[in-house]
Amino acid sequence: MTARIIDGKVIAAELRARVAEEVARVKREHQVTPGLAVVLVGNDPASEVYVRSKHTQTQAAGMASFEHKLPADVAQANLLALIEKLNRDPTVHGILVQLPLPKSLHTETIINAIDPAKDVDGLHPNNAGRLAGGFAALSPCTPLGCIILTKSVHASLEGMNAIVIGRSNLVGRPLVQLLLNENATVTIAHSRSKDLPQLCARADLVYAAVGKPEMVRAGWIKPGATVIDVGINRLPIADGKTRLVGDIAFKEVSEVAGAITPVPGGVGQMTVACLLVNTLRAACALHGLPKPAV
Ligand SMILES: Nc1nc2c(c(=O)[nH]1)N[C@@H](CN(C=O)c1ccc(C(=O)N[C@@H](CCC(=O)O)C(=O)O)cc1)CN2
Repeated sequence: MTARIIDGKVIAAELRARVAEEVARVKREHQVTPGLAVVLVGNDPASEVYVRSKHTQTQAAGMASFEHKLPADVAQANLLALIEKLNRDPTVHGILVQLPLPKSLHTETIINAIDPAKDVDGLHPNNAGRLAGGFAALSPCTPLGCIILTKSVHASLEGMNAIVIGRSNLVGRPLVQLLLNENATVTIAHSRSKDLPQLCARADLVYAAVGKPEMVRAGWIKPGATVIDVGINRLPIADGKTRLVGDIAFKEVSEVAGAITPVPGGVGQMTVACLLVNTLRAACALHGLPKPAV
């Protein structure tokens, strides 16, 4: 079997186009321009690329984009003061602090300072708790993207056996909750799980989000399973250059799986598109408007 490739680039482009249509409608009918503020602390090269892409895609969708770049040695009090200012700014409907933060800053304190109604990353404990309780919440973007990609293959996930490898607050934990909301049966695994290959072999849906290059091998995969790779690992090649690989051994797993996401060009593409969705939803909720159609 050769797996169908789930094209994140195409699916993300379609989603961004639907967001742009809804943004235009909300501007026309309600004179509201959704606004996203992104805060970047320091100069991590990958984070700089992601923040630039957020800025470009936010503007392309017709939203207002506010970028705040702070030095790596910024005092925590100053960062908190900026967040407080953004919380009060009526033109800002979404606030995102790019992660990881420099070690000198306490990530939990920073995230907790964001108004939960503007927390388009879905990381504030109010949103994480609401998601875990099965209530409406702003949910983290990458897991949202994983669900959309999975549903491009399976209209319903009800009763399917899913395994999530990884338990981070950004991906693994919220993904488990989103899968439960879809009525999937979910196994949560992580770096210390025993018998990982056997656990995977039972799964119809495999999500790898551990940050270990090509860890998941063909022998772990049930034939025909849908495999979603969240890993973004940079492996050094010649001349100081790097190449991107996921957490799935793509070539060999493609021979067994029914459908698979590539890296790059899979889940990563969905992260920013889902951020636009969350910003639009937050703007509508903050203005008491009906939920947008996306
Ligand atoms: N506050 C947050 N910080 C981080 C998040 C997040 O959701 N919120 N996620 C990641 C980084 N990230 C967005 O912030 C992100 C990662 C990957 C991509 C992407 O488009 N990947 C491409 C490859 C790009 C490349 O060459 O590096 C792909 O997979 O096709 C977009 C956004 C950590 N921080």
